[in-house]
Amino acid sequence: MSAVKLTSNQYGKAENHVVRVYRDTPRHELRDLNVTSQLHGDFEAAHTEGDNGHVVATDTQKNTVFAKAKEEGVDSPERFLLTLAGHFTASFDWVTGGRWSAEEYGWSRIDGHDHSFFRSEPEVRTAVLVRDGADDQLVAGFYGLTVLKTTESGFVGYPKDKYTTLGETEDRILATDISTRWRYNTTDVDFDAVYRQVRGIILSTFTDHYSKALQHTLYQMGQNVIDAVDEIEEIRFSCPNKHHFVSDLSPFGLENPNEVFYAADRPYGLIEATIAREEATERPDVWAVVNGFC
Ligand SMILES: O=c1[nH]c(=O)c2[nH]c(=O)[nH]c2[nH]1
Repeated sequence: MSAVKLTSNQYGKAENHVVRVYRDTPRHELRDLNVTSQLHGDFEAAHTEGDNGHVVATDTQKNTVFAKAKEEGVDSPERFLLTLAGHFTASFDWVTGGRWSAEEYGWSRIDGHDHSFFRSEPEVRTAVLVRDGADDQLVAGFYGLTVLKTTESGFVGYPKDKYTTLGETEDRILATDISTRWRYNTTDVDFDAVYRQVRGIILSTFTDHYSKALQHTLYQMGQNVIDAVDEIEEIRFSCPNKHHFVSDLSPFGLENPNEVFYAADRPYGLIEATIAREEATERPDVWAVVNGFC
């Protein structure tokens, strides 16, 4: 047998879909979260010896998610993840940290109704907490916010070679699905308020500036978020450029001054960028586990 060693591990229960209803008054409230709990700590013997003495069952982790939703309530996804981390690290001394994540789906009242709701937010809100001893790293964000502007976007000045066919334009459609995550430099945040603020800044930047490229727009979004929110250290974007090509109607004797477009679904440009405070400490270890273990 080859000599091997356990170099890393984490485990828990994925995708605990918990809906917390507050019904203390006839006007109900709800939060809808999909929560994943994964523990870090001394689980060596479980892997090497089959000794489960330290293995807090994934079933127990699942139950804890639902019990804490009742006992502590669900304030924001970030606060709920901090509650879970606090519980597991305080309850089991060999649990030194973990990775807890949540997606949140947004609901609004139907015509202001007391207890009837519709899925109102196009985007999915995300949060990831990575705890390592005393170090808490919180990354929040969202994905799936699709935006489009019909003008005030162009793309000129790029290099041309023998393979270039794209024409320069100072008036095009710009459309994308915004995926973003930002890393907080503290856990002392009004997470719901900052979420609304960041979402608002990203949208108003998209509307308010002339985009010279999607890269230019993402950078400006990041700049504006970091300007406005002291608690955010860095922000990342991953955005497809959802190309809209002006349809050639000349065979039919029709002019087409940017009125009819072919919305191509693929291929698409994929533009990604991280914008950080000048003095930010980089945390590649945190980003490495934001999307998963590997
Ligand atoms: O905003 C854009 N960025 C690019 O890098 C690019 N490349 C391209 O063909 N079109 C665009 N648009």
